[in-house]
Amino acid sequence: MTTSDFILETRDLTKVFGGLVANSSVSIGFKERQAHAVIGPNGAGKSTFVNLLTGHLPPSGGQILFKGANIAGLPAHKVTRLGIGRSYQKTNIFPSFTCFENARLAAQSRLPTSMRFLRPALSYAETNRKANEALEAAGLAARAERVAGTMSYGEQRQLEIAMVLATAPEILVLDEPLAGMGKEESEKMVALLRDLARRYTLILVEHDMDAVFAIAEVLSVMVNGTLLESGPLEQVRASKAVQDAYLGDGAEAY
Ligand SMILES: Nc1ncnc2c1ncn2[C@@H]1O[C@H](COP(=O)(O)OP(=O)(O)OP(=O)(O)O)[C@@H](O)[C@H]1O
Repeated sequence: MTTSDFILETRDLTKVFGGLVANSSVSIGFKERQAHAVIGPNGAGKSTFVNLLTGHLPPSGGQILFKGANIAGLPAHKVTRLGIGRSYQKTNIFPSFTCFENARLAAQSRLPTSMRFLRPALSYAETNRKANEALEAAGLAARAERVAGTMSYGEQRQLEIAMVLATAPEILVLDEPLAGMGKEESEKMVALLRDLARRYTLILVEHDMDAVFAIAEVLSVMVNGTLLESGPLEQVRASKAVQDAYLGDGAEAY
């Protein structure tokens, strides 16, 4: 497989915290408009990997190629503007603002500086449009004027997805989007993510294996900071190494 097959690719990506190697030479390719889940037990290095991909941590070594250009070490706000949006493990909304205001703030964060200050009228209309589109895509159009903090937990997590969408990303990096959700909320989020996977490149870190198998086409398995296996769902599921190291005694263990 050549580089051009991937919209995003890591090569020998490494992160060391003091004496601890949290990511060790991790090389994973992400294809355009494919849902790709990164799984592994607690402490495997998944969040570190996400933080490296999105510029929230500088790597200790290796490359991150976005459309062939190395973006390793770029700060998070620049990575966002390139079109790599992320959500967080914990809800990251402004609870006293409405859904629309939350989405509009997110949309503004992606505007180039010249748009923000030189053409306020245009940027205002543009950010409003993006905010409304994002709420619609995240299934929250009817909630636009609701104060975010008064919504259910599941809807707040949907809003967080809307806020990522409002930044007009090509790639969505979602860190445990189902964390803390009940069954019904999870089912709704899975349906939303399956829908988004048709239009975006989705990189998903998630512990809920039923959700992972329902959403992802490709799986990468991390254990102890290293990449154990990466490939189509069924291939990884059938892998002896993965079964022994991770899925072995039933994925529900994680
Ligand atoms: N900022 C940090 N400073 C020091 N060590 C860290 C830091 N962030 C993560 N680590 C360590 O790196 C290792 C990988 O952690 P990471 O959070 O990336 O794993 P994870 O797979 O996301 O785990 P979980 O599923 O529990 O979220 C762990 O041993 C963790 O303690």
